[in-house]
Amino acid sequence: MVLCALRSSSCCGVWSRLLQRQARGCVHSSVHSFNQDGIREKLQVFPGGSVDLLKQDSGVAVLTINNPSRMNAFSGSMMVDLEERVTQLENWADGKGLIVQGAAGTFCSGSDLNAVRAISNPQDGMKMCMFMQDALTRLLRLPLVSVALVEGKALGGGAELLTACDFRLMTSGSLIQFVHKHMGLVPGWGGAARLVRIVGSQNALKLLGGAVKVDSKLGCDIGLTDGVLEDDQEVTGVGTSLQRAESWLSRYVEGPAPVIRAAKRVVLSGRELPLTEALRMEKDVFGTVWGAPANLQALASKSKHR
Ligand SMILES: CCCC(=O)SCCNC(=O)CCNC(=O)[C@H](O)C(C)(C)COP(=O)(O)OP(=O)(O)OC[C@H]1O[C@@H](n2cnc3c(N)ncnc32)[C@H](O)[C@@H]1OP(=O)(O)O
Repeated sequence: MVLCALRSSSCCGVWSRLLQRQARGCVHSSVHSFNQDGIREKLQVFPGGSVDLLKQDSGVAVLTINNPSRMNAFSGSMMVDLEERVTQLENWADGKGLIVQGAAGTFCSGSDLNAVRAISNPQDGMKMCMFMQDALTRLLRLPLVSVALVEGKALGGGAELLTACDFRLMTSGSLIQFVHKHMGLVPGWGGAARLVRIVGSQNALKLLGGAVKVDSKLGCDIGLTDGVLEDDQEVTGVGTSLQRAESWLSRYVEGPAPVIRAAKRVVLSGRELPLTEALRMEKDVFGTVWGAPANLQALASKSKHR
C-alpha cells in the first residue's frame, strides 16, 4: 500500500447556522426555499439500482452504490436512497468509520443519463443539484472518518461523490475523471467546491478544464488520492479491495467512538469555519471528551507513548 501525503484544507461558513440547517436535515432548505419532498417525489419516478448500507459491529459502515448494469450510475431513486442512508448514519451513535464503494468492481459513472435527459429543464435540474449538494454535504460532515474506495471508473457525479469523503483510496488501474466539460456541464453536486479544498484551485482547474484522466499516480501527486491498493499482494497484504480498505482505515478508527468522532468534529470545524468560531467549537468538543471515560481510563493506566 502506498501512502500519499496528507493535505490540509480550509473553508468558511457560519457554523451555528450550518448546524441548525444540518439538524433540520437540509443544507439548502432555508437558503433557497427548497422543498425536499417535491424533488424527492420527482426523483422517485426514475427507479433502478439502490444505495445499500451495512453497519458493522466494528463501528465501520460500508455504503455501496449498486447499479452495476449502468456502471453504478445514480438513478433518481438512488439519489433518494443516498439521502436516507446519510440520515441513518447521522443517527448512528456508535459509528466511527465509513467506506463508500461501488458494486461489482467499479465506482460510479455519475448521474443516470436517462434521468438527466428527462429532467433537463432548468427548474428540475436546480432541484436535483440542491438535493445532491445537501446529501453530499451531510455525508462529508458525518462524525465518521470516511474513505472512498475507487475501483474501476469514477466519472462525473461519481468523481464528485468521492470528494465528499475524508480520504480516497484507488486500486491500480482505476480512474477518476470529472467528465462534466464533455457533457457541457460543470460539477453541481458540490464537487468543485470540495475539489478546490482537496487539491487547490490550480489543480482543480486543470482537472475540470481539461477533464483530465486521473490515475492512481497522478491522484497521489496532486493529493487527491491518499493511498493505492496495488495488485502486488506483498505490498498491500491479502484480501479483497474492501478488506484492504478496511485495514487501511483501521488505524484511524481504532479507539473509543466518542474520541474518534470528536477528532472528526474538530477537523471539520477547522476546515469549515473561520478561526475564532473553529476555536470555540474545538473548546466545546474538547469539553465532551475531557474527564469522560476514555480520558479517565488513560489517566488511571498512566499510559506512556513510547
Ligand atoms: C452533475 C452530475 C454530472 C454527471 O454525472 S453526467 C454523467 C457523466 N457520466 C457519463 O457520461 C458516463 C457515460 N458512460 C460512459 O462513458 C461509459 O458507459 C463508461 C462508464 C466509461 C463504461 O464504458 P464501458 O465499460 O465500455 O461500458 P458501457 O458503455 O457498455 O456501459 C455499460 C452500460 O452502462 C450504461 N451506463 C454507463 N454509464 C451510464 C450513465 N451515466 N447513465 C446511464 N447509463 C450508463 C451504458 O449505457 C451501458 O448500458 P447498455 O448495456 O448499453 O444498456
